[in-house]
Amino acid sequence: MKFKSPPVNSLSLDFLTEFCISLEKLENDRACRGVILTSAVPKIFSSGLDITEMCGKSTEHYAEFWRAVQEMWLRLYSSNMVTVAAVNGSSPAGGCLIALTCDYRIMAENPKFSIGLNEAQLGIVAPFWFKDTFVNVVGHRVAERSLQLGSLHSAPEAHRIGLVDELVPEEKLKDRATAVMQQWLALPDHARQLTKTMMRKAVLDRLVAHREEDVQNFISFISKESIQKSLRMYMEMLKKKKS
Ligand SMILES: CCCCCCCC/C=C\CC(=O)SCCNC(=O)CCNC(=O)[C@H](O)C(C)(C)COP(=O)(O)OP(=O)(O)OC[C@H]1O[C@@H](n2cnc3c(N)ncnc32)[C@H](O)[C@@H]1OP(=O)(O)O
Repeated sequence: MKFKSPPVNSLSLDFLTEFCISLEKLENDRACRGVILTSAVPKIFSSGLDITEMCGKSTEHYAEFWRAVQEMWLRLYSSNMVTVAAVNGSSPAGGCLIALTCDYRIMAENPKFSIGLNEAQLGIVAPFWFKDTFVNVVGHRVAERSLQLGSLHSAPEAHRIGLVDELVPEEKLKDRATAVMQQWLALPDHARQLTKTMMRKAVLDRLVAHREEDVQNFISFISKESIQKSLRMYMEMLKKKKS
């Protein structure tokens, strides 16, 4: 599955809806046992949640948007398919979450590409299920430091802390992702799927049990004037960086 929403593959409501529909189609296709997620946009895997969806909108819009973010994560984290992220560009915040949610991450070894949960830098807080997913990949200590600092890690650093499983030259990313997929698909599906469920169930159940509460927390957090101000300033900073 190739993300193609220029300029930066930000995760808008439309993007998330289409992503979930595509994933569901693949999930229901008995001939499809695995999916490689990558980007068709040069140098960017995904720039994370679309900030414009979280600025100056109605409560109803925030609820619909957040449910779509939850749905994307629930479907991908619980997928029966083998999921491999071929990270061919920068991947902050929600983009990093997509990669973390996969079974295996391979990143192009370009030191200009960065990845991480940088929410703190925007003045916002990664929700508990972003944190849980991160902890399951890198461990508690690394996750705590990285989350508090809102760190964006260069590709080599991301590999060193275990945020990505391997680095490969950009031109070899597709071949390597295919080889990894073949390796994972060589195992019997039922054993691999049950093991995946066993490893992820507690974290999945936690969001399922608190889904509506999480939506309400998001709405009250994102609607605060101080948070709206931080997001507006961040967007302005992105635009200024250009000029
Ligand atoms: C109690 C519960 C509380 C819950 C709280 C909320 C939790 C929210 C969780 C996750 C949050 C997120 O995912 S927020 C998104 C975080 N993303 C970022 O910080 C990345 C920001 N973008 C960049 O750093 C760069 O754009 C880039 C490195 C991705 C690409 O750089 P490049 O130079 O190639 O491109 P530009 O910077 O010029 O960007 C082009 C264009 O796109 C706009 N843009 C970029 N990112 C976003 C985005 N995430 N959302 C919306 N729009 C984005 C950027 O402003 C430019 O627009 P213009 O062309 O109009 O200037």
